[in-house]
Amino acid sequence: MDQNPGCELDLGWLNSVSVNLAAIKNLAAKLETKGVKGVHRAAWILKSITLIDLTTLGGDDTQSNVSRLCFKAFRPLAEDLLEELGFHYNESCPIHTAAVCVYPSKVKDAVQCLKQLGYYDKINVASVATGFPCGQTPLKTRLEEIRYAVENGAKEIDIVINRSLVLTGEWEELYREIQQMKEACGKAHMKSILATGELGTLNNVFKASVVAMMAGSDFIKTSTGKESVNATINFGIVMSRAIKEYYHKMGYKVGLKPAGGIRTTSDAIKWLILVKEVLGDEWLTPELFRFGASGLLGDLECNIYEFVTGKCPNGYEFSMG
Ligand SMILES: O=C[C@H](O)COP(=O)(O)O
Repeated sequence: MDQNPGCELDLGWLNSVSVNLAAIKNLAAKLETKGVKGVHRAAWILKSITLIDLTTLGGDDTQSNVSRLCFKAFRPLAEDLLEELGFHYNESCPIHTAAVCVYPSKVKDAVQCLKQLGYYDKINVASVATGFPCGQTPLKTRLEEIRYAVENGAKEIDIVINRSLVLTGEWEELYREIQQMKEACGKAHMKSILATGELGTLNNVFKASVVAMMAGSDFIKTSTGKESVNATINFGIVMSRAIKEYYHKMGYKVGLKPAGGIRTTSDAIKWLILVKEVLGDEWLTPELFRFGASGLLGDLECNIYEFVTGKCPNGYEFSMG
């Protein structure tokens, strides 16, 4: 995968930003009325699985639950269900998640497990970093954390931005911090978590998106999953429009990662429709779109079970999701 080269900070662009709330609400309402059914829905569910960064970010994470997460990423559906859909688990099977996402201290465990499964090259290890979730540690420490995760084998780094710089309008400082984080990532792809629920206004969400992209982010990500407001469709529309503008101005496609509170198949499908409508089908690949989710896979699997058998699964059947 190539990397976003970034560009110089363009304050003129930032100063011209004015998000039209009525238009955002209109589009969000329109997207609500769209849906997919039957075999198309099943196909979108399978697609959703391949777009997940399967996440565990708990204070109680252990080597064994990280291994369990990796195994679930490697074999996300029960074998008999997958076979009913015409797929078989073998080396060329495309049905696995895009990445697993863990804390820096758990990167080694995830790398070791995926290597044992022979999937370290197919399922990326992503690590949150930079004082996740709040980003309130000195910059030096935040940069060291990135380097630690990369040295341990992370191929993707989910940094958190310094929200206070957004709230005080210190865009140059924000740009400089993110640029240094990008440098610390080296060859690893950088996803910048904006923590949209803490940015105050949609104008700030748009501006923070643009600054993060100008500083070289390969993805922009809505939330940590720890804020009280996480991935909403309104934030998704604003960020997608920023990505589209950046593409038109700079010729580079930055990815989008909604994360936080995405739990159901209908949540996932809503996001896929949004991306298809605002950014286009070309964004619906793991290179340009991810779901950051700890609890979505179980519901996707239940929905596939229902599609295949015509029955609702018992609550205990997919406990590993
Ligand atoms: O980056 C991923 C988020 O932490 C996941 O949030 P979630 O646990 O609400 O799915």
